[in-house]
Amino acid sequence: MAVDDIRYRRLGYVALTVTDPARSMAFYRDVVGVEAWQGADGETAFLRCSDRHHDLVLSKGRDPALKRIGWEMESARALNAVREHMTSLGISWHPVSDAEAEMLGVSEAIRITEPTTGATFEFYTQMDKAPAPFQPTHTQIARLGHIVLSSPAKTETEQFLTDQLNFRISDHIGPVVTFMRCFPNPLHHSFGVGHGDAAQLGHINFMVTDIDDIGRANVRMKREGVQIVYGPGRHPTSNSIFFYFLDPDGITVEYSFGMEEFPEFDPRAPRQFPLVPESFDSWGGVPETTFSKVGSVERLEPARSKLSSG
Ligand SMILES: CC(C)c1ccc(C(=O)O)c(O)c1O
Ligand SMILES: [Fe+2]
Repeated sequence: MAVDDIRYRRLGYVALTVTDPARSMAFYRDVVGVEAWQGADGETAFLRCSDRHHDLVLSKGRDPALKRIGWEMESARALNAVREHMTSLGISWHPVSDAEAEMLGVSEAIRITEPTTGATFEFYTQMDKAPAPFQPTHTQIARLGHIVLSSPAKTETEQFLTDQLNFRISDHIGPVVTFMRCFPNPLHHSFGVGHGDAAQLGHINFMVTDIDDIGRANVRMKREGVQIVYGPGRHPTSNSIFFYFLDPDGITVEYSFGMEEFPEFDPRAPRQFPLVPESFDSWGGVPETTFSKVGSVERLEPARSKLSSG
């Protein structure tokens, strides 16, 4: 099998560490507009904005952090291609235990440490369906859209994701940010990588289906005393209208409306945008200093990083 056999269905889910799961659960439910419930272990909170088991998982920790990123693969063959390719590179992978996979509602899951950021990437073939369709409340959230990390070795992160994990580059802004899609998922980006002194969480994104969701969020966040850190504005890269705010731990969350989609065959070439504020916001806005400042990248325990034969 080759790298081309590593094919994705979508960004599956993001697991975050938060300092007060009950507070975050209430925030994501009431202010962001996702469904939230507590896991059977009484410690994990699950959030969903789709018809799948979950889109976000929150666990308690001392500091806010990115715990892992889950990627839903197109098939068992695609998952096998990850396993085989990582093994050929000498990169450790390990299966998620049956008990944890059951708790997460995923089948055939494996994890690696992405070598350039230390972030945990999980790959799985399927996630259980939720017992009922997602019922949006005040905001028509369509899906978990993307995650952006900063990397101290941005070029290497880009290379690892494209050359070894079959992501495709959609656009760059100067040398500082690159947007990538998990091929052949059509969304302009499911993953972004920015240049940083250390690996860090930049933001998580929810895609909304109505421009009014952005306008209403602007009013709601102000009313609720939520810190707005960028926007509303328009990203010329994906052509989306954006709005960023902070969750109770200071993690940056984005709503965006609209996004370019790519065909699998004959996509346009990646573009290089100049490093000017208008490449981030064509309406001329600039972010607050608190934008993308919170969220370390949690590493898997050392004991879990042994090469596994599956
Ligand atoms: C300001 C950040 C890094 C950014 C820039 C552009 C897009 C986009 O094109 O959609 C984003 O989603 C971003 O988060
Ligand atoms: Fe974004």
